[in-house]
Amino acid sequence: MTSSVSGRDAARAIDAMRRGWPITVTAADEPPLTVLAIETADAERLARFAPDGRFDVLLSNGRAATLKLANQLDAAVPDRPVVVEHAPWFDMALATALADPQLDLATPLKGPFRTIPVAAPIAAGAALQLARIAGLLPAFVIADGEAAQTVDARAIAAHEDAQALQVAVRARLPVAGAEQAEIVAFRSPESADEHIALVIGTATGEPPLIRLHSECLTGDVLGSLKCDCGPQLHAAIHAIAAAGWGVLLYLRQEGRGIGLVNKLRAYALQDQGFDTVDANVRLGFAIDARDFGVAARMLQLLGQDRVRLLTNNPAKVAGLEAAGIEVIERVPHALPANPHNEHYLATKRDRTGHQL
Ligand SMILES: Nc1nc2c(ncn2[C@@H]2O[C@H](COP(=O)(O)OP(=O)(O)OP(=O)(O)O)[C@@H](O)[C@H]2O)c(=O)[nH]1
Ligand SMILES: [Zn+2]
Repeated sequence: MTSSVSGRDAARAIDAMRRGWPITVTAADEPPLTVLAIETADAERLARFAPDGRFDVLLSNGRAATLKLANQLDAAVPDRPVVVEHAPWFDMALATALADPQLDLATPLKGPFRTIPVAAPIAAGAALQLARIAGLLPAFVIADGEAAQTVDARAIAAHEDAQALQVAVRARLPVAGAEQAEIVAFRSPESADEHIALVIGTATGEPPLIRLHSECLTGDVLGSLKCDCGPQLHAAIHAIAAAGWGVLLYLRQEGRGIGLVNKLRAYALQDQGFDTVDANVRLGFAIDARDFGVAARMLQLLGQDRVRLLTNNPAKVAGLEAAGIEVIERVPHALPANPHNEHYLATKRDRTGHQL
């Protein structure tokens, strides 16, 4: 057991992973797990990490299920990470094919593969979570190579701890649709994410109208028609201004928490015909990886714990309530569909419980 657990260890592990260096993940009562992220590995790094060529592959349960590899294991633990046991033909190309769904349809995998119970389930789950935070594919090679960084599973909770957020700066920021607005930036000493609040109008003493907007570079900046983010963002500013006062939270949760590159991988899968839900699962992620505790913390720092919430997503209401914010009213926030996002909006309604 490590004596102290710091979110900085998680930050170092994320950095190591992105550079293609192996990390060791520890958890109480489990053997240490040393892994190399497949996305940032190459044949040379793999040969250094597993000199005898022997390695297993760690996948999320969703990715393994997509590859029809999860059914060999205990169905009673559906979210358990899955280990694909080494076979003589394993090489970098095979590891990449297991990790990356992009070529699933073009080049179906040839087995046989054998899956084995994961020896360190908590550490394995932590490694997959670190990959998501790093914006990488959640898939690893497991071997006995030397690690650049050791991280305890508990360090991730410290890294992600919303309570560590503080106000960093406030400034006046007139925006189109709301000339009387103030921007407030939040930072935590652990994570690099800088969340933003736009406080619009003047506090009236009544519960503010709030919008939780998750970052969407494609929709917010480029005007993507694939989603409804851009129009929702601007409509929220107008609605809050019209209400007299309220707060727009701009949360750095690109792609529902899987990061920009992984979201674009999901888009590439959508080009192959998968919907937004199935694309996330094929990649090995949860359908929605966001934690709305961050938003609750920001509202608390702004002194607001009773709000009216602009959303169609019941998970946002539940997430705020679970973190101590009272949502006195859900205000629908639906905008007209276009031919490119019709199917996306229907999927949100039919598969993720959006009240549209
Ligand atoms: N992974 C993934 N993320 C997407 C996709 N399309 C949009 N997003 C992300 O989804 C998030 C947008 O969700 P929001 O508008 O905050 O909210 P919502 O959950 O749809 O709920 P509402 O409050 O009702 O709008 C942004 O982070 C987008 O980048 C997709 O196909 N895949
Ligand atoms: Zn979007």
